Amino acid sequence: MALLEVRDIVVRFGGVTAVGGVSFDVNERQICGLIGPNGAGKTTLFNVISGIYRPQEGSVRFAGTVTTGQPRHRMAPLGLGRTFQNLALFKSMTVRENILAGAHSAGGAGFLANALRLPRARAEEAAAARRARELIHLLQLDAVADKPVVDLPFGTQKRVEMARALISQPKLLLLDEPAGGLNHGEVDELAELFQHVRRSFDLAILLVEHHMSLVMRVSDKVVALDFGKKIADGTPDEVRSSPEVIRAYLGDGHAEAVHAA
Ligand SMILES: Nc1ncnc2c1ncn2[C@@H]1O[C@H](COP(=O)(O)OP(=O)(O)OP(=O)(O)O)[C@@H](O)[C@H]1O
Repeated sequence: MALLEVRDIVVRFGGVTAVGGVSFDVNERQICGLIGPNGAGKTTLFNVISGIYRPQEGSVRFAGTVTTGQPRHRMAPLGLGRTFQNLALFKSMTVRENILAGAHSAGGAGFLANALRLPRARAEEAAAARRARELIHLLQLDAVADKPVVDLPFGTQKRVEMARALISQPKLLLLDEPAGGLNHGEVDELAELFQHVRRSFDLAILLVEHHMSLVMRVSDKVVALDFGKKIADGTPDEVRSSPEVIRAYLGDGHAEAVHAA
């Protein structure tokens, strides 16, 4: 059984079919890239998987549980972590405080136990503080750990967001355009970081990304969308050489040229 099973997802906005019946799987410890030209339906599908949109048709099953239709706050406890395209950090809070905020959204002790500082809540807090320290170290944030996020470069803020998603110990990390706004050096660092994070946490990663060379470099498998349909699903090499993918990105003439070659 795959870790994530996306089945026949359909999402319509009025007369626009943003996603028109897409299915694919992500296995445990797999890095899967979701690509496609502008308007292909990537963000819409990502929002279905992370529980923000409820599809008109189809289902998402994560670790054996159907997640479509479940409230969004149930996703982190199930083992789904995510980051956002435009960052969703508390800017005036420090790096450490932001990372710890991710632990609170997944905490099991509950509001009352936390408010009364019952032993279970205190143990959870201590464990979260320890995990935050480990993540700060792993994501090379030691030097800025107690600085407000607002003062940090964009690339560093992205690492903070990843740490915040990781503190809830997800089985699948959903990354929305992690390379957006990063320079060349930062993209190279990100590629290494993905491998490192996968190894250290034994998790799977699904990334929506425009940066093609990053996707092809880090992914075990790639799913390509165009006009809301899946046009390819395979290894980076298979997807890169798919005539449908070449046509979607470059137009008909190129696809025929590649096909003839
Ligand atoms: N909230 C919405 N209301 C109406 N139409 C929408 C909405 N969100 C997306 N769409 C439409 O659905 C289609 C798919 O959009 P989506 O943003 O999912 O594509 P994308 O592949 O993520 O594109 P991009 O790479 O530009 O972010 C597009 O035609 C878009 O205009």
